[in-house]
Amino acid sequence: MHVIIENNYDALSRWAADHVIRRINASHPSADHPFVLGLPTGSTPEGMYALLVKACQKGEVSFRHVVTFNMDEYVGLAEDHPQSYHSFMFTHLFNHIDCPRENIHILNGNAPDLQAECEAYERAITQAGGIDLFIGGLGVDGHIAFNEPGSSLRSRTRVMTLNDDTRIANSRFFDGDASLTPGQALTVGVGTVTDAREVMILCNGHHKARALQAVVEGPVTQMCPASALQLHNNALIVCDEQATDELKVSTYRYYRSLQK
Ligand SMILES: N[C@@H]1[C@@H](O)[C@H](O)[C@@H](COP(=O)(O)O)O[C@@H]1O
Repeated sequence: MHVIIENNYDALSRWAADHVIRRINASHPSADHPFVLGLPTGSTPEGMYALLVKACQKGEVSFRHVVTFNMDEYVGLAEDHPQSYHSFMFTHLFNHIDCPRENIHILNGNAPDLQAECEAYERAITQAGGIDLFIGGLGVDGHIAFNEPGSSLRSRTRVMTLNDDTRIANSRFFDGDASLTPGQALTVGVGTVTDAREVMILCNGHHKARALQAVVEGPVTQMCPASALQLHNNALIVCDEQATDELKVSTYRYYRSLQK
């Protein structure tokens, strides 16, 4: 696992956006061989998305031959609800870039058969040739996508019941009321994420410091689903200084020295 420590949120967002642009451009995507990108929601990736929009508008990168798969979506929330992950993705990214609508995949949390929806999603990822770069955020409890602590590290796309930590954390988008926050979501599994050829997790702020410490220095355990990245051979965490507050000084210094 590689850890990139940037000074602040803006620098973290810049690093992440540049990395995505580098990867897309280096793969010379075409209609026959598109670049397959896994995408997160949450406040963490907003800065990166804003920079990707700018880069696309300046012609520095194109998403014409990029196929996307989003990580997760609430169950039972209308697609056009302002807090649905569909709305988030179109508002922050898809409305402003040249990615064709048919290349965009987001789980349907209103599907009549949720299980079938999840199985079809896994098949679609396989048919696309697997994911080249899966970008994710990190929950305060170490979750990745909506894989709560206790999720099998081999889990696949499925329905997940959200725990109190997550509902409380996400209640900031639902009038501060955890009871208004949807209790279930569809999510790619930990195994779906770690099957990607590369995984990049973004993490900022002091409130994520304990989760980051557990992911980087703790054991591989289902109680911290993102710790599964320790077993991935091409995993990258991009964080800011504040998120490193709980890392050992030696860990911090080691990763900082690698950046020099
Ligand atoms: N399902 C999402 C995750 O994919 C995201 O990583 C996490 C962190 O969100 P934020 O970036 O807002 O801290 O929140 C939600 O639970």
